Amino acid sequence: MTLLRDPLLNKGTAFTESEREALGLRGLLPPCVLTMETQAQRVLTNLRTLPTDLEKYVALNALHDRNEALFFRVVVDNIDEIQPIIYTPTVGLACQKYGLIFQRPRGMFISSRDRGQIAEILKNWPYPAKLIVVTDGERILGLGDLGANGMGIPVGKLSLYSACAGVHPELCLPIVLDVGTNNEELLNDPYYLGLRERRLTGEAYDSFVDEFMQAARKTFPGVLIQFEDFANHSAFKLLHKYRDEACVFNDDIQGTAAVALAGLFSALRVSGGKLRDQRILFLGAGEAATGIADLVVSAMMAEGLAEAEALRRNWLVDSRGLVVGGRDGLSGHKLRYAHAGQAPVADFITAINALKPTAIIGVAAVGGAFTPEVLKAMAELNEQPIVFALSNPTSKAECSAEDAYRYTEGRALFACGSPYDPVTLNGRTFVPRQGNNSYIFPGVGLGVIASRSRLVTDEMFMAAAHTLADCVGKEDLAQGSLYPALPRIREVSVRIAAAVADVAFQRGLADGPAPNDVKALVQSQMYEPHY
Ligand SMILES: NC(=O)C1=CN([C@@H]2O[C@H](COP(=O)(O)OP(=O)(O)OC[C@H]3O[C@@H](n4cnc5c(N)ncnc54)[C@H](OP(=O)(O)O)[C@@H]3O)[C@@H](O)[C@H]2O)C=CC1
Ligand SMILES: CC(=O)C(=O)O
Ligand SMILES: [Mg+2]
Repeated sequence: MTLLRDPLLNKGTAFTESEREALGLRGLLPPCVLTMETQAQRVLTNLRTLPTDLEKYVALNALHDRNEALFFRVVVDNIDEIQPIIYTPTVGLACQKYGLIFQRPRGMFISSRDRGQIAEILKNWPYPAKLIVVTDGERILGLGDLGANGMGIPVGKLSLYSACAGVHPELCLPIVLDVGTNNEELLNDPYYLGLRERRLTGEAYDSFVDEFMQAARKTFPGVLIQFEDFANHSAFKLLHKYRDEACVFNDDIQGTAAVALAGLFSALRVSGGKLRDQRILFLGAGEAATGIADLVVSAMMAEGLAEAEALRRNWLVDSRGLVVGGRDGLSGHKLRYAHAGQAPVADFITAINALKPTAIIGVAAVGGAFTPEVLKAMAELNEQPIVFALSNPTSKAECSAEDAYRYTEGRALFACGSPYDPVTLNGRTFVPRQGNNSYIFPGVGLGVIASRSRLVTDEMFMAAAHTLADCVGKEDLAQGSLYPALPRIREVSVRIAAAVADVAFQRGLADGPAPNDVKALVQSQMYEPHY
């Protein structure tokens, strides 16, 4: 019975006659033995009868809790259909409703009441974690502070690690640092499962996170820690504090940067331009925007621009207008892009007209901000305007795929953070793909784990960006796709992982000498969901 209740070992109706005999399962299962393929088909049949995506999310979660191999079989074989349910956009709604739909806990909840005992508590985790995705729930997608409900995000990210890059589920540990929430609605929600208190701040917050970091690294030596969906006032600070001493990265800053840069490389293959000649205007000036801009600047410099010239090709608009030199109260992460000699500009469309960008990148979580007027202005300025609407979930997207193509007469080179269906316009069908860090972090994590790298570096994200771009074929570009098809993701992740591991070996960050075949090393560590 224990076996049937352990999701890592359970095969349900697929236990064979001899297994049933040997393991004391006779009588505990209906007599017919099913294949995994039939089980997977049954799961899909049931799933497709469910009326809402949230119900599908709950059903898939229940499967995950029941039979991990079958869950991942279904995800891997139907990634186009399932990813939007276990990841953005549905995971956003699932986080908002986390208390309501809660059935069984997954991952670890470390709350500020556990201060002084975090190392002790982490020992309760029964598996040898090599990969932690941790959030404090303060900026869940573009949905703001969801407190402990943010757990859906580390869970979803780690499911993609296993499905898209074959990181073994046993090595994956989702964690929420519950430091309270300032979300009144949650504080008053009878089903909210986190601490009912306001967020810890200042030194109390810093020392709590530090205790967690030390405890995690001691309990799981060499563990890779991914910071996810922290608010930017914490995200930049934590990344800078730990990146040179621990194996950490921030997905929203660095992972997003790599996927966006890869998308720009693809777009430029279509338009024929060079990155160094682009003028990029970001809507948003936070983690995603400055992360992308920093990597773009490095890539422009690799094409021969001086740093000052490269910086000046990247402009940010935040909630107070264009980021320009001399503006009061700019946070540290914006300063590189606070260019001198530009008069203040209050809104995005005026910034477009003033700066004449070749690309606009939306990462401000302001749904619909790329209005028809914005899109038409970009189409006036450019033969093939680059339009990336990267905010998540779909309700926060700067524009829909349909609007991006319609208001640019089908000339936009478009990518979106959450998925959109193909769009047919004047007889031509466009297949937009997701500019989402989900193309990057699985491969990066696999490469870091396979090489046992001590650190995660920006060079690795640059390598990941180039590798992802190299995976895009002419047939993708011909239909407007700036990324490879999702069903190819495991092959893409292997290539990214090998590129990342190469950097680790070349830079002396890996534990041990480089093998003859890095790709084979990576592949040898991949989890395949089967019995
Ligand atoms: N596709 C992908 O892979 C990823 C997408 N994202 C998405 O990007 C969005 C932002 O994430 P992130 O950068 O981490 O968040 P941050 O909070 O760090 O940044 C948000 C930025 O948006 C700006 N902003 C807010 N309102 C407006 C407005 N009305 N006009 C102009 N700018 C505004 C903020 O301005 P101010 O600085 O003045 O507060 C801030 O600079 C989210 O929706 C997230 O889901 C994030 C990571 C990856
Ligand atoms: C994709 C992602 O990491 C985000 O929207 O925060
Ligand atoms: Mg994120």
